[in-house]
Amino acid sequence: MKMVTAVVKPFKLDEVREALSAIGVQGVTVTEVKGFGRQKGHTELYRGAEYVVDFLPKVKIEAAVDDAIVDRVIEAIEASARTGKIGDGKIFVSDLEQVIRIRTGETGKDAL
Ligand SMILES: Nc1ncnc2c1ncn2[C@@H]1O[C@H](COP(=O)(O)OP(=O)(O)OP(=O)(O)O)[C@@H](O)[C@H]1O
Repeated sequence: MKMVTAVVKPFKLDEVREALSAIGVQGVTVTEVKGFGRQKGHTELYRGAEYVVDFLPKVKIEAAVDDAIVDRVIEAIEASARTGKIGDGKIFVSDLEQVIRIRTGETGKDAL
């Protein structure tokens, strides 16, 4: 299993969620975050206003997924979150050792 963590522009959240649902991702966790990438010190447009990049609002989407669909998950996030402008975000992929579904006690990919 992998934990896929994507940091994307907030207005792209709905599109990313729909793209993930369409390929069978069962659950996601979304957090409002702030961050910066390489454009530190430059400007970026957010909701029509230009910000000097300090910490910009982003959303972090975390999805625990089976290895079998991780490539599709990455492609779906890339395609749905991309605007082609700076600040489109990043996708981080890491190994996920275990998942436990609390209600049923299922573990591993059965618990996803
Ligand atoms: N190396 C990193 N480690 C942790 N979080 C990061 C890292 N790089 C980017 N992020 C997070 O992702 C968000 C979006 O990154 P951003 O798209 O601005 O990266 P970038 O490298 O500047 O790419 P781009 O050239 O497309 O703007 C940042 O606001 C930050 O929250």
